[in-house]
Amino acid sequence: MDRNARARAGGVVDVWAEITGAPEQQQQSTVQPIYQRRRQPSLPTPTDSDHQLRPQHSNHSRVSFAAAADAKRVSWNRSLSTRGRTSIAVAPCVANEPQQKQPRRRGKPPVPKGKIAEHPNFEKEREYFRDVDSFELLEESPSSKHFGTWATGNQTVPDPIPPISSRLEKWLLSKKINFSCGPSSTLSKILETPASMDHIYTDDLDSSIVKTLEKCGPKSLVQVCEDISASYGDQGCEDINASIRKLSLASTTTSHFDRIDPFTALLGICEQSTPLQFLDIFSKYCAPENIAKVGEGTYGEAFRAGNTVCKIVPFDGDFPVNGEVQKKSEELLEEAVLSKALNSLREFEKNDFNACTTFIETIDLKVCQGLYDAALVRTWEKWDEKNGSENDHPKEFPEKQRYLVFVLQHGGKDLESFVLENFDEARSLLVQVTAAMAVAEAAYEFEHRDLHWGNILLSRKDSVTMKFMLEGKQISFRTYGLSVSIIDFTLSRLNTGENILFLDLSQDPYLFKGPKGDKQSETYRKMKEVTEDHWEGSFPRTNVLWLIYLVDILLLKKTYLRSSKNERDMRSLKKRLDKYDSAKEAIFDPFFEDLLVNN
Ligand SMILES: Nc1ncnc2c1ncn2[C@@H]1O[C@H](COP(=O)(O)OP(=O)(O)OP(=O)(O)O)[C@@H](O)[C@H]1O
Repeated sequence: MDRNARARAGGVVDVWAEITGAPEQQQQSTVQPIYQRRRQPSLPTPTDSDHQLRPQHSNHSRVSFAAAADAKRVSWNRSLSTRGRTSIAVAPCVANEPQQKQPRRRGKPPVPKGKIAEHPNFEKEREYFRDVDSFELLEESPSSKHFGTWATGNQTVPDPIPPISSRLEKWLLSKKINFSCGPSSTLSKILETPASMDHIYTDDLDSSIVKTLEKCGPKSLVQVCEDISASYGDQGCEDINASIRKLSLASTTTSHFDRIDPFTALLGICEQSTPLQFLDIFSKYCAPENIAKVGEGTYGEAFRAGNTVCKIVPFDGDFPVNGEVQKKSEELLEEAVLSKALNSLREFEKNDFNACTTFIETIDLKVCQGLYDAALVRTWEKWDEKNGSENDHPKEFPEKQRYLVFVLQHGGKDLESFVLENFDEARSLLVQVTAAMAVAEAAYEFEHRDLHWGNILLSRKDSVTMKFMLEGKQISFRTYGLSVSIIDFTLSRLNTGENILFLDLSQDPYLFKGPKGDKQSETYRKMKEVTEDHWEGSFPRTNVLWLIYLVDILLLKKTYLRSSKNERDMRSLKKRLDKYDSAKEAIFDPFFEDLLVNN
């Protein structure tokens, strides 16, 4: 039986076993631990009557969701501007702070000044849906076919441990599993970027750890962890067990592991010992006067520097930015791992099984600290004058502010503002997105979970075809000169083979309260139905939901040259998409057949 057939028949398909060539049984056990982006808070639910404030972890700035909901999330628009990551905990000081600007709607790119904002024409959409078959969701539930990835699905990590120790605990657990099953070090490979640890930020580390780190030389984060683990004795299962016991929640002693804070780990992943200044990074790509702001999001400011786009995301501060709680080191640590994993798909030479270049290339990741550079402020103000920024002025950042800079490939314009010329370009967009999602599903059980039109970038290139490697098979599609890049993996789910990175959207109920009939909010709601609010599980159907959303966008929101037959074809595609459970199935739809180029 082939993979797809097995999947359809309800069998567990272990991508990792196939990629690594290891037997399935062995591999399954390596995906047990959940690497949860945000720990389930044992906090009152929004319905709790007491609405009491309760500190979370040792971070006393966090309050209950209920309080957050009351104080902050007053409307769907407001919550849409907030990624689920940050929505479960809000600092009291944040809740009390006056909002400086009206935050943008989640995921929507800012509407440039001068550009007339198109109001959604719900009447037209309703009409459309009377004509076309309505978009009823099939009843879906996490079936046995997903069992392999559910692993410790119901496991909630009790509250009061520092995030990084739980990460390391999970790393140790996976290591322990690997001891009995042979090596499977996908995460290790992803993180195997040499980090110079000689002058690592050591404020929170005790001297023995510092010594261990100093001895390390250039090592990966995982290697560093291994060395620390080794400092307790042999690396046998016994010691790992002992280390895990040390990490036990019941333990009152602080283990060495607890001391490695996420910020240090983030520096490690960025191959840094200390934070840099902005110009240390930007000057690699262009002269300061040539830096130009190109876009903004709720969390990030995007600046063009040479051929790259540097997205600056402030983090760890205890005051809100753009009306939102700042991301934490641990959240960005995970986003960094996710970006690196998707980066690894780009290497066709190394990946003879699954590869594609559609996910935006992360060229570099760097931690910065300090005031916004004058050159950045200048271009920010220029952009503001022209487009009207919805973000806070970057001059407001204090000297101690930390930022993560994502140095990205320039991906072009987002689908919302890009002018498509004809139907060929529209279907080229669809096939590239579908194929990329299929590849990432196969490689990492990837689900984007937020593929709205602000997160698809488009540019025109000379190349006429785009190749993808899907489960060992190379496929190429006609592009009609269009090149697609997918960005923003904040809500994404990815299985590294050792850990599952995901965001617990059940902690962000307001995400699902968007206006009826709005395609984007309907899609979040449909995802919730599909996942039954268990976001750690593998539900590739969520990718299909975003494909359906994209078809709707292309039919309802974008204008380009198309015939009524083209529209009929697209509607038929939509009908068929409703029957698919994954992008891997969707990519074999007859709609894309014409675009397939024989290799
Ligand atoms: N690689 C890139 N190439 C070109 N433009 C980009 C790139 N990355 C980001 N941008 C621009 O910056 C904007 C904001 O980026 P992004 O969506 O990643 O930020 P964000 O803060 O995560 O946004 P959101 O509000 O969706 O959470 C994008 O809409 C796009 O216009």
